[in-house]
Amino acid sequence: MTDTPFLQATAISKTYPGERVAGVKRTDLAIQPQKITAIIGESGSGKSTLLRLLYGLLSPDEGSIHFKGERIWGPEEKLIPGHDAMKMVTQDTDGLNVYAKVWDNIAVLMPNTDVGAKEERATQVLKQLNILHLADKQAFFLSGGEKQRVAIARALITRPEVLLLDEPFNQVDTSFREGLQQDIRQVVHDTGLTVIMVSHDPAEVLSMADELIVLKEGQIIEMGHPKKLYQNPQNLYTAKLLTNCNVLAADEAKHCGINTRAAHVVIYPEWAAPTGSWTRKNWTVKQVLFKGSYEDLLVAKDGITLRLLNDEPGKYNVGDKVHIKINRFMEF
Ligand SMILES: Nc1ncnc2c1ncn2[C@@H]1O[C@H](COP(=O)(O)OP(=O)(O)OP(=O)(O)O)[C@@H](O)[C@H]1O
Repeated sequence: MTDTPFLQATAISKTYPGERVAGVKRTDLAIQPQKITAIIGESGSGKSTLLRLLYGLLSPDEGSIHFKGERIWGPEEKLIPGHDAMKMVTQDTDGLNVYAKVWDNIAVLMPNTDVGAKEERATQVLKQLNILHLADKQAFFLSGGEKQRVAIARALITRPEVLLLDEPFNQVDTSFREGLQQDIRQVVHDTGLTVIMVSHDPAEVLSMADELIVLKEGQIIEMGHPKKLYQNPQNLYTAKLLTNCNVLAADEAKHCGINTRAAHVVIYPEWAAPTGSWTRKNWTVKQVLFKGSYEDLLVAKDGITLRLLNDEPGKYNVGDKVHIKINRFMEF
């Protein structure tokens, strides 16, 4: 056993030429091996910049990045940018040869020195990504989700230690997305791959990540297990990124029976429930959004609107008067 960190950034900063504001500012970070780390943050917070720095596609202006104790060199120092033990997949699948079959798109990346090993590995990766049945299909005829699976298979065929994913599921529709997320989790579990992914989608990072990094204005403001960050965020920013929560100013919170000295009160939709059986029904149902197994209810009182989760679809209609029971809130 050695104590050498797997992938570590120390006080890295990066400002793009001609820009006044840094893309990434004095950031320290240690990535855990064989886990999925997700980077989340609002648009422009530096997620892609951080990912590209970790891969060596960009050089930090200050600080350094080490992979298993060895310095990662950026494009100024290295002829072919990007670390050899890592592969990056973005939402852009332009690297595919659309005139070639799926099999050839993948196998072409293996050396021809041992044809048996090449076939075996290509088959294994196609199976891992659940696309073996597409092996003979021309890439041109694949759906967006299938193309993304091929792109990930291409990245994995040479057995990288780290897979970097920059919003790779953006073009993939929801039903395919979940399958692909599960398959990536399975690859991590089976092979010990380390994944670092950037995403805008709270549902995706909460279900996929072992570790979550929250970026704001180029700096990490919070990190930890997704469940911990969801249930007890230390920042209003994190809560707003992870859920479509109700944020009330202190004077608005009073109308919900909450007296606070904090600037804001946050109520997650699942922390408040309508009850129809109470006498003080002073909230009005303004909208009912059917979501299948539950409904989003918008209820209003005194000019305040709350979004609630109702797990008994059909129980409330627009115009109904309800009482609201708030079970939990957070102060920021
Ligand atoms: N090539 C570039 N040249 C100049 N500025 C850039 C460049 N790339 C990014 N930036 C700036 O750096 C900051 C961080 O950008 P970055 O793309 O890393 O953010 P992000 O969180 O990935 O955003 P998004 O979610 O919108 O993709 C932004 O202010 C952005 O405008």
